[in-house]
Amino acid sequence: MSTARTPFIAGNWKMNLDHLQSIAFVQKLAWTLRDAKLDTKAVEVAVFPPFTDLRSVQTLVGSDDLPIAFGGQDLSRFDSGAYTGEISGAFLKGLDCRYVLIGHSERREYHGETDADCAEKVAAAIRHGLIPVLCVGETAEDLERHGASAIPVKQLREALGPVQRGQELVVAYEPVWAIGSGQPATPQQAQDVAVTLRGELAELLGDETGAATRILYGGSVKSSNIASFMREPDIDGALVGGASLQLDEFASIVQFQKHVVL
Ligand SMILES: O=C(CO)COP(=O)(O)O
Repeated sequence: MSTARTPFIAGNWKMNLDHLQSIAFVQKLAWTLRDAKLDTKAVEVAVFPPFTDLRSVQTLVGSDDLPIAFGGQDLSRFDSGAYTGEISGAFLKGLDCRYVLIGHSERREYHGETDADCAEKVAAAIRHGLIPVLCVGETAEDLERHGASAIPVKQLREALGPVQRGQELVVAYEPVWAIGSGQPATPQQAQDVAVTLRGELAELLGDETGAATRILYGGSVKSSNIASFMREPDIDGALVGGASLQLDEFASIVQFQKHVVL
């Protein structure tokens, strides 16, 4: 198994923390991780704040050279023009975003995003030099009807149509039933889906890209369960919602290596 994938711990803030709160949070996070002597080469940390926070986060991270990446929670499939309320990937790139979330289940549920929309957004992200973090996952009903992997695999296949082999991307497996429910998937369930998704990536984009792509687990991740997910060979990190808003909890998740009992 490839060990070249740098673990990636990302906080999806969803619609929480305004621009002032974002500055305080990111500053304190950086201090906490520095005091804990986090090896920033051994784990990549990222936050996904609301759009209105990004300029503040960029200024702070840039001026203090903090080892924290950031990205948008969504982007427009268009580049510019008469699309009221939309945010171009060009604007995100201009604010030094490295990543962008695409196809989060809340976008799919509340904004009717389809796999075809996700494919267009993946293409837009790549056009603007952003690394897509494609979110896939099944509902409880899907799980009962089709098992755990069928829907995530379909979502992956349909959204990755425009992607060329060698493209850097991140896939986040987030079972909808595990998001915000306090009921995470078991590490084995998450590993089973992750290995299936990796197989699909290898088929779609070649073995090398399949082996290099980081696959995250998301859904009720906490400091008390992160180590059990990170122990799985095909899970390379976590996309954290609620727990990413609590500084000590998120800092502890980032330091998952300290929890690992071998
Ligand atoms: O949706 C999520 C991250 O994108 C997961 O949310 P929770 O960690 O709150 O379950």
